[in-house]
Amino acid sequence: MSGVAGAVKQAYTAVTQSQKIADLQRNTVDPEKFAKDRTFTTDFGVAVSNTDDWLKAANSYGTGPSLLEDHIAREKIHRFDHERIPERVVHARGAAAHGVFKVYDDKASKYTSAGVLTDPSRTTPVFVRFSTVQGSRGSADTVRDVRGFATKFYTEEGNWDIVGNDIPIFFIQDAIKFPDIIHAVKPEPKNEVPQGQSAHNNFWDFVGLQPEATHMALWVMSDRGIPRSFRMMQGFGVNTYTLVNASGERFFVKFHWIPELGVHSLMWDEAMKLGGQDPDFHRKDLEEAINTGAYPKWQFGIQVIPEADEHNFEFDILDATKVWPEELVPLQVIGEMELNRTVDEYFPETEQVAFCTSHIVPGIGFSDDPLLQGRNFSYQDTQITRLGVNWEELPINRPVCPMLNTHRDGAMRHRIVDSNVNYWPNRKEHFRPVPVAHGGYNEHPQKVQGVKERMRGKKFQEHFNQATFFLNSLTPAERLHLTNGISFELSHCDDPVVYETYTRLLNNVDFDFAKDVATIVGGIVPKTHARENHGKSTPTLSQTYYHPKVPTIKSRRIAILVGDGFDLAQVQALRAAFKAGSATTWLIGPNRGPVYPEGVAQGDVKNGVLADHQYEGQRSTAFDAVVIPAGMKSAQALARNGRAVHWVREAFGHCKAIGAIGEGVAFVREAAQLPGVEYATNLDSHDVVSSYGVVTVGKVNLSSIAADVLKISQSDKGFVSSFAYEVSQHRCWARELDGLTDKVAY
Ligand code: HEM
Repeated sequence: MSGVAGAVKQAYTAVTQSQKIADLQRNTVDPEKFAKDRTFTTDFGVAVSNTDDWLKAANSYGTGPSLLEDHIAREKIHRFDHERIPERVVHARGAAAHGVFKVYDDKASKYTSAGVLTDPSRTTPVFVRFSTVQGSRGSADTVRDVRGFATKFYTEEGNWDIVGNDIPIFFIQDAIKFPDIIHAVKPEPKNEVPQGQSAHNNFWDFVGLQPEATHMALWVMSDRGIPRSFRMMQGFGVNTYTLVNASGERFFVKFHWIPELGVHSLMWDEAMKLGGQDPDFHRKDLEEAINTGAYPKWQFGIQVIPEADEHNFEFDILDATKVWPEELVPLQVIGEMELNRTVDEYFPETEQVAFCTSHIVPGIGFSDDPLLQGRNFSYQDTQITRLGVNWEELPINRPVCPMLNTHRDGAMRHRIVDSNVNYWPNRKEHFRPVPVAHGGYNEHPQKVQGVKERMRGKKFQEHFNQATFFLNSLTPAERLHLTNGISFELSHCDDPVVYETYTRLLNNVDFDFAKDVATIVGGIVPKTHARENHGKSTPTLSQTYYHPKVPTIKSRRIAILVGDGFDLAQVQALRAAFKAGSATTWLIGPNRGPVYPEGVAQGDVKNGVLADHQYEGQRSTAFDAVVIPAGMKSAQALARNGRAVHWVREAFGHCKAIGAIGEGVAFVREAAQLPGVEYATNLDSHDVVSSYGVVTVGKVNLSSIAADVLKISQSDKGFVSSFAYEVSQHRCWARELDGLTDKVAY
């Protein structure tokens, strides 16, 4: 077979990896393998000879009217005209990846009969989409917002979706308020301002008048609202679901994802700058990590409450504005997920994926959580506007298990069912409902009684206890960030009614906190307590609780800042050492091109080293840490360059680890002038000085560098080990708490 027909036959590439990837390959075209001649065709398969020039009635000058009869041009333009579909009404901007999920053992069979949660021999394919909520598809990644964390498990019993967020609670208790909170947070209707953020009158107006949103508003204004990476976020199912075991016993459950790398955030100044410097920061980070083999990983945990204990808590366990404190309901870690494959094409996978809270499998069920009940309607409904009624048939959405029923027709139906019956019962017994004993979904029998009325439960009326609990649980640095985050946003509200109302409301959370915020934003500074702070706290709500037990620099981006005349042997040793710790290194020089080490003449391109980026093109914001190696000329060149000096000051302001060796130390000390820092001063000494996350040394022993990285620790005195330890800590908050970052211009 040859030509176009042959090419079509060869269009489907080999099946690889998980069952879902194999399933997607059925629709994947790899042009490399498509055909020897890679024939360009129309949508209906006819070879095209010219895709550049519209058919014209040409005169002797080669111009003339374009002819409508050109079916090839018409098809090209007409397909282009219809490329856009509606973006998601919320969570429009996102990035996604494929991966796998496994449970460690069958421990959860006490609670559920779901194979995906109890069968350790299974590897379940997953597709995860991370997103921001407020902004449009084209908005920036690093804005302050909730992050979506939606997981589709392609299980043997059908698709199960956990459509969660990076924050364990939500703004509202009842789904009927969802259009209000989203209208309030989205750009204002008059001028469509602002994009990608909640710093405006309407959002703060709404949350000031809707006290149930207080707890969530604090979470979003905390570091949780500006994650360093999707890979460094917790994930939560948020709503209360149920599990049912093989004996028919029912439990309430909350789902958790805990990231292997810990929970880390950007600093607000950094997030804002990245919004302009690299609006795709998070999606590129996800791709880079997977492409370099640093596969993002999360543990999966459940909190479980037996059905009989539903009413034994001071809060209502069906209220999505409340956490279940782990001291009361311990978290049980039962499995893990790894993301190991980027998408092949954004639109058919990331854009067309459609999650639904109503996608559950036997052994998992819903609760009467009034937010969840509304969500179960909303997702299915909205996919029809976005993707059409046959959206479940799209390759990324279809299950990997057999799927068969009497649903028919509708726009864009792909399936052809070879059966003359499309109803049940039918004489051929096609499409038989399956008894529960054989795997049919079982609606757990639940006694229901009550009065039909619009109401909220009594415990749903209490809104501040857990907001105070959250505030009390933050470390001093986290609390400072929260105060600054909320103050930034209220400062963007220019209607005094809005920021006065909100600062008054904050007095219900904590008197001192309300005073701090009100003073900064010009709100109502309270004189007396509205409520006493109950003083309760928990370590589990602070991000620091999730620091990896063994310090790691895996996937951290380390910049090596150089000018001409740097010490090449040292840079090579550092790069090898950081690579051994699974970090990536980036040489930042005056230009992206050759930079000349000590002893190599300017212009000796052959012996120059290619810099990955230049000072101006990639700022410190894109990296986790920076090292300045030895080399007299390099240090002098850096000191003369304002952008290079700013690089280090900015890294200091953002509390990042800074390392310097030999003459590099002099550059940091004299040019960057970091306040309050102590340095190694003796160029001939191997003694490492670690001060406020700035690690300096006069001399390093090259041969020890590689071994050094593998023992990242505070007690080890090697330069690489000490520096890697500071990187592993994510940031040096002491710098900020001791007021040093306030003293440096960045
Ligand atoms: C617990 C609170 C909620 C959480 C955790 C949550 C989470 C999410 C996530 C992660 C997405 C993005 C899914 C994706 O990546 O494609 C999403 C989209 C969406 N959510 Fe929610 N949501 C919540 C509440 C609600 C409520 C109460 C409603 C409506 C009553 C709602 C309606 C929607 C809609 C319409 C979309 C767009 C779906 C699409 O077009 O694919 N959400 N939500």
